Amino acid sequence: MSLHLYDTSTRTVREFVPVEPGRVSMYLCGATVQAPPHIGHIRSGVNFDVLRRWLLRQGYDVTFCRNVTDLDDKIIRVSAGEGVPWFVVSERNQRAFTWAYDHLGCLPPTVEPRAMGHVPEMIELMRRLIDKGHAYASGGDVYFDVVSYADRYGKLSNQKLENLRAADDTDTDSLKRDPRDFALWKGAKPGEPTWPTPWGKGRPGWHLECSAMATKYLGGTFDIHGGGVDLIFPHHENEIAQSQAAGDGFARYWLHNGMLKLGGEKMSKSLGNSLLIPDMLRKVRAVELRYYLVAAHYRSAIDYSDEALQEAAAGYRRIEGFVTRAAEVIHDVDAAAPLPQAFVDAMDDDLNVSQALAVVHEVVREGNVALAQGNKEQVARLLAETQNMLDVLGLDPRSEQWRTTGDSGLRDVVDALVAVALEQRQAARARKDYAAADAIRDQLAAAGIVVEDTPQGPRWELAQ
Ligand SMILES: Nc1ncnc2c1ncn2[C@@H]1O[C@H](COP(=O)(O)OP(=O)(O)OP(=O)(O)O)[C@@H](O)[C@H]1O
Ligand SMILES: [Zn+2]
Repeated sequence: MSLHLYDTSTRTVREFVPVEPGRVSMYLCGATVQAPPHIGHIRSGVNFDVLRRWLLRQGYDVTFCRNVTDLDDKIIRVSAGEGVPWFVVSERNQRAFTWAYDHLGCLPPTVEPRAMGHVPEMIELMRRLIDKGHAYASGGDVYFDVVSYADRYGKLSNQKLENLRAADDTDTDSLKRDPRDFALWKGAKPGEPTWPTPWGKGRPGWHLECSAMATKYLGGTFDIHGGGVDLIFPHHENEIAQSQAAGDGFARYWLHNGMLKLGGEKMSKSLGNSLLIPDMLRKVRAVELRYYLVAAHYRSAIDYSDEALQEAAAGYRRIEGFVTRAAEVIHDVDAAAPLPQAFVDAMDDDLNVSQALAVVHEVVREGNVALAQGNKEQVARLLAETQNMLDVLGLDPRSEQWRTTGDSGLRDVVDALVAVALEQRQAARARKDYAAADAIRDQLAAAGIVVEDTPQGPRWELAQ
């Protein structure tokens, strides 16, 4: 089987065939930066990162564009509340997003365009739509004429035009020919930042931004467009309408991640139920949070719970424990070793990561047996398989990411401290003060550190 992906626009799992052999172009609706990210945003980021890594593993040259919406109503509200310019708010929060994506092991995008740097491209797109009779200027706003595109509007979200309600994206509905028309451009309002256009000063509508940026960096027709399911309507429906009505092919596969919820409700900056990344990193390590966020199928909803997070962290530590122990006996890991077929099949089946992780755990189980039996050849093979599978998921504990970031930096510090404690234990034993030696071991255990004596000397790991 080759890679198959669930395409929202056809509502089927279909074979992935890129426009150009050997190359994949991907666009992901990124952050609207009115606030720092919660784990729902990062769930979206890490799941598309897994897709990207899977494509890279298959030898594709991947161009990945993830945008930033650096101005919208919410950012204007925050900037007015704080009495600072809009760009102070968006800059600050964009940095928080970048920090979080980086910290969770997302490969940096090929390009990360900001909407407000692309007004000329948006003007150009509006010009094409007006020329083709799919858009019109009215009282300083510019609207998309939904009726002019009636036979195709609603295809992505599987809705009929006659059942659609008014688009509530402006407070000037009287300027629209039809209440369902949506704003491409919003005329200037007092106190708001504006850019000049042939139809007057103003600022862009959100949907227009993504169409303009996606086609600028990926071309008129590109492979994959992603985002959360919350964006299918109206955002993605409107992106398709604008781009296809202007004559572009636009995205060929539409992928949507499920929502991360809290108590059954979408986690959302606007609802104020955000679990922010720095707070989460006080509960678990970044790699463990990533494991938690990728472990469920990307299309399923996750209802957050501390228990599930801790369970995921323990699951990851089981894998990490094997990799650490095996790496003590195997020093050269074959990065080109083939992946287990069951893992490949799971990933090709619409990125079934939960199934793929079941394969990882199975290989780790075999690996632990091989370690116990001292079967070095087997350990070498199983360690290579494990690390290569983890690499696809961005979870290899020995990768640059997890060796050099805070986690393993901390590991080095703990290493040194544990070494001091163990020397003292050794000294206590030497003077036959077994009570003192046991007390040191108990103190380490109370701190969550389990010490094991091995032929290579004492080794520690975090208790599971
Ligand atoms: N709770 C969530 N779970 C999963 N993905 C999410 C969640 N919230 C947002 N996303 C996705 O994260 C990306 C960035 O979202 P964006 O900044 O536009 O947030 P938003 O939808 O405005 O969120 P909020 O409601 O928190 O303001 C989008 O692809 C969006 O679909
Ligand atoms: Zn978008």
